Amino acid sequence: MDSLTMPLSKDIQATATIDLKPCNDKGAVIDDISVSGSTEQNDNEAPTPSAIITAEAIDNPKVLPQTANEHQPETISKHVTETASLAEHVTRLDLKDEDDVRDILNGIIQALTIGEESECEKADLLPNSGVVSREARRASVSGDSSSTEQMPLAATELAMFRASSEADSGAICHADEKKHMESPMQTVAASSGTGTPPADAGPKQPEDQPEKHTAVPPSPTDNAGTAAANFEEFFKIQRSDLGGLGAFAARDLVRGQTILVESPLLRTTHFRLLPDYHNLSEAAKKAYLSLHDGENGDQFSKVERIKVLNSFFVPGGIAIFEIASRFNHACPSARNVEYVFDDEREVISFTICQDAVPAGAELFISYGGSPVELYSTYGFRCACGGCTPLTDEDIKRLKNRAFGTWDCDEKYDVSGW
Ligand SMILES: C[S@@+](CC[C@H](N)C(=O)[O-])C[C@H]1O[C@@H](n2cnc3c(N)ncnc32)[C@H](O)[C@@H]1O
Repeated sequence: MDSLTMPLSKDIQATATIDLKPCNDKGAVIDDISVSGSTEQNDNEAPTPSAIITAEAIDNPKVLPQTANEHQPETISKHVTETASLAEHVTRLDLKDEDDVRDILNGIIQALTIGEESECEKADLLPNSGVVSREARRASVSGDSSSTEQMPLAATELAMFRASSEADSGAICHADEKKHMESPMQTVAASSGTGTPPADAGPKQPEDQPEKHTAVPPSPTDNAGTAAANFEEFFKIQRSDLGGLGAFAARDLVRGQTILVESPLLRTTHFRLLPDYHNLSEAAKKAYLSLHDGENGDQFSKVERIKVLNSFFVPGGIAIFEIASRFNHACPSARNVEYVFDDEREVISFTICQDAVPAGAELFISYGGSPVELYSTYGFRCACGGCTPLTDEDIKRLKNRAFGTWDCDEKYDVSGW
């Protein structure tokens, strides 16, 4: 059967080979994916976990047309071009983490996905030795889902963003922060997975709290980007002292009130962003492009910058929201809103998590991470008032460190941040 071979990136001497196997007369499904060569950059350890990659591929099989080049040359060429542009980013990645590799391979698979779904999608057609299904993987990171505090982007996203040096203020982050930033991602997956309470239920309400008022959730058939029509009863989007827009309580709010239930404007993966964006309606594209974009960075397109600065983790990828993405960040002591994504209903819901929030106060979620991590990841200096802000000297040190001039003998303790 056919196989497709493609480089993982320009700089890394590794190739992914995707084996296809026949699936009735319509086409083929991915049979296996193997990676040859080294995915190591510099001295990074950890070879590609090809078993995991294979599992990812066959977990989500797609039908590819047989002799695809003959059948759909234009489509093939389009997908390969998109893949090639992704590879531009891949070159900057540190591939030592399994998540990175899995994301990349998933992107390649998706870029190669052509043709309609068919009965070949059924699991019994798939090789199943050692296969971890999406559900199983989700469950494996579930555990206690009580915490809903999160938001940093995926490992790949972080790496891209850091490497770009073109965020709000041109930050680059040292690779060893990456591990730390990944853990909230798992929290998100957990809070979003099976067993998540209904999005409008919110966290458990203390018994002596006043009656909860809940923004009316959209019905499951609502279009992407639908927010509860009555969210303005609870908050308004207006100018923030932090710069740009933010959400402000329209009246006194109390713990347990669900103030927003919203379906994504765009739900995608890192590597499907551009095609998925292009498939949006014109109105949705307009809404997407109106989101905060950091206002600089020639290395990334505006669409990508917006994704970096406004994404929430959701199972299997990321989601961008028209309203939810307007909420600014506050560190733990100042945060007053928590959120959870309900994968069944595909809605995010925001709930007040402080005893009382007076009318007019800004509403904050947590993006996760310390001020150093926020700066390194998203490029902004946190001014939430609930943390010790970074000084100019801190920023200088971070930039020096990022550019590789960090002095090993210098004792610069960031653990307290
Ligand atoms: C997801 S957007 C939030 C909405 C945004 N302010 C807007 O105008 O649409 C994230 C951006 O808001 C700003 N921001 C959010 N929280 C902040 C904070 N605590 N301190 C300073 N800037 C913040 C940063 O520019 C950050 O990149």
